[in-house]
Amino acid sequence: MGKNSDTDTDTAIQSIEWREDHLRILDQTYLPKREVYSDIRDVGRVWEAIKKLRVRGAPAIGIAAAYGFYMGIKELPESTFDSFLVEVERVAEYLEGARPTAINLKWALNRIKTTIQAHKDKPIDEIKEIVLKTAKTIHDEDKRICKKIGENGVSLVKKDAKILTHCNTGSLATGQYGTALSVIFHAHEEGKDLQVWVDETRPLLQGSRLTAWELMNAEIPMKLITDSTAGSIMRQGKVDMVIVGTDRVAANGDTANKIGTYPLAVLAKENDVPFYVAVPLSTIDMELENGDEIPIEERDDEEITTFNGSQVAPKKVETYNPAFDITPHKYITGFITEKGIIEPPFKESFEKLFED
Ligand SMILES: CSC[C@H]1O[C@H](OP(=O)(O)O)[C@H](O)[C@@H]1O
Repeated sequence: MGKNSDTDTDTAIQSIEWREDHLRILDQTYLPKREVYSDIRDVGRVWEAIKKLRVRGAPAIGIAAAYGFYMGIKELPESTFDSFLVEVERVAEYLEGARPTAINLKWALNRIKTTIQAHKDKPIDEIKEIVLKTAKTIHDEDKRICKKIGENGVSLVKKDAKILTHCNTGSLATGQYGTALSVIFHAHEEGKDLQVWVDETRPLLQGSRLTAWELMNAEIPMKLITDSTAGSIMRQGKVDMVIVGTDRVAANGDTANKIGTYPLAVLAKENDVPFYVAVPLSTIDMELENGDEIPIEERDDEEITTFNGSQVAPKKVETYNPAFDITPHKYITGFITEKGIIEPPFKESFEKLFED
């Protein structure tokens, strides 16, 4: 195994850690050049870390928000439960506003609010500690879920597979291991002779900056490509499967993921390449019927008009910078979840999953 054995618990990268009374994050905006860790002690800095993608990736965003929720309520004065609840809702709404697309943010906050309601007869200080305990549970569960996603996905990976992936879906984007990258880490661990095509993933380059860093740490053979190269290597028969992550899946299987995923899915269909989405159940939003209902985050012009601080477009140029796109479920071969591989028809399969 390489420097970071990503399926070995004690050495896999931890982008988020709770340390006694504060959150320690690996600030991803400095990677790959520098590994910079920040200690965060207040909810405002959690909000900023999520907004600026210092912490990013749907599961990681949910975990950070859960700890941020605790930071936002832990100093609240003793009060009636109803007054406490008003403040709880304010903190939750504040955190939820950091980024709209990844459902894990809302999912984690709602899970904590449900827990608070379940303990409403307890003293406020006790409830606060239960909130921290819930955040830690969400974090620990995510590590186990991502490991299981990886284990479940290995069966889909042929022994000498060439896998294409987009954005970053590794330990950096989750509690540990990742989602799509967890499948790759586990397949490599099982001795499969992989080669990974890594989309650079403009404009924020999560692929070249983060996925390449994780795969090289794990010594998994890979080649970095521009996003616009993906189609031609599929046409040339150089891609055996595509595995991506997701930020939110609607009840019918329509999937929101990093911008550039939809064209990948269409190209995969055109070239008969299986297209899989690796997803924890926490990222499936059964309240949304289809992908058109998923809010798509739009981000600042500078992400497109500058590169490493240099102007790469005319000043004052108008931009359109959606951070995600929607892939209709008809382009998706299957979902790799902690409960196994989900094949079409997705709506029925998801309903059964959530019933069990
Ligand atoms: C395992 S979730 C990863 C998911 O999140 C990324 O978005 P962002 O970097 O903006 O947080 C991307 O959509 C990945 O597929």
